[in-house]
Amino acid sequence: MIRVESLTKVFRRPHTFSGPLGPLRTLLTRRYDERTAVDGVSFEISAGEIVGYLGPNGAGKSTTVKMLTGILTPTSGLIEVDGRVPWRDREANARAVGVVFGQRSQLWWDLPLIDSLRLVGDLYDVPAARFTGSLRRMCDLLGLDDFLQTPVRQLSLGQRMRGDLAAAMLYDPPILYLDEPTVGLDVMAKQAVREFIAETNRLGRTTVVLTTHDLADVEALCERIILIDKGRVLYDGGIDDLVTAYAPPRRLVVELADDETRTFEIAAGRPIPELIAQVAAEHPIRDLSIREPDLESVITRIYAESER
Ligand SMILES: Nc1ncnc2c1ncn2[C@@H]1O[C@H](COP(=O)(O)OP(=O)(O)OP(=O)(O)O)[C@@H](O)[C@H]1O
Repeated sequence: MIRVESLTKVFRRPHTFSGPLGPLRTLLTRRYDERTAVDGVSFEISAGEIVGYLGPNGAGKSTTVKMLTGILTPTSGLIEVDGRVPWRDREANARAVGVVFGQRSQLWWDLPLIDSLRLVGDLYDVPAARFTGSLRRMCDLLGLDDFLQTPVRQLSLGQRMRGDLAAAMLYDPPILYLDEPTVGLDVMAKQAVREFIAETNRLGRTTVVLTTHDLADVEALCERIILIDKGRVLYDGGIDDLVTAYAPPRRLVVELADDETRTFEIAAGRPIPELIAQVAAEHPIRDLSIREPDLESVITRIYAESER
């Protein structure tokens, strides 16, 4: 469904000079700085998958999503989405994908939400009967009824995000790109967004590409993740395999009698009772627990290793 091969995007910006004559030199010298945001990325995503596209700030996630949607043209490499090249077949591609950028609403700021949704229906030529059915489904799934008549600018962030998700899915696109859809939301709103994504994928077999910094999103929704850093793929595969392959050692957390807490690495293959006996012989213990590595510690470790 989605095929990406050796995808590269280099941004070119005029070199800026500082100092009193800086702006003039910037204008006259025509020197450019280049930044490689995406650097030879390849992957394939099958219909119906939910894939987490993860990476630290500046890794190249949004740039990839913008190329997948056809907003940006790659410097080199290939993308095919259902046989289409997004930046060449922009219109056909736009009809086949729903896009939500968590940081920026696609809705009309001054219009009531319902009018924004109607405009989306018109733009995508959704027939009236289908629009009514889709809108009802979105209202039920996302609980929109209470604020359909409210201008978008007056919506809370969580309500606005639900409106954006409805707009992205009103015309039933088979693919949904979500760029940080839970950013800034409270726990309840995050949960509502996650449930919507899971339902959309389950009911319509929608293929979802999700970028997020919230690993709870990933744990709730994705079986597969693609991890990138500095524009390159560090890992592509199942979350379980990732944890097995890269998990840092488990830790024994010991609370000592004087309220001090200390942690001890549990070396692979070392029997835990033996470690506990050794620690107990050296310290007066009040309580102890074992800390299993979580997804965050695994991913942090991979980023740290890629820095070396
Ligand atoms: N229009 C642009 N012009 C120049 N450089 C850009 C442009 N857009 C992005 N970049 C640079 O490309 C790199 C990748 O940016 P991108 O927004 O894709 O990262 P990201 O992984 O989405 O980060 P974040 O998690 O912070 O949103 C960054 O170094 C960024 O400064």
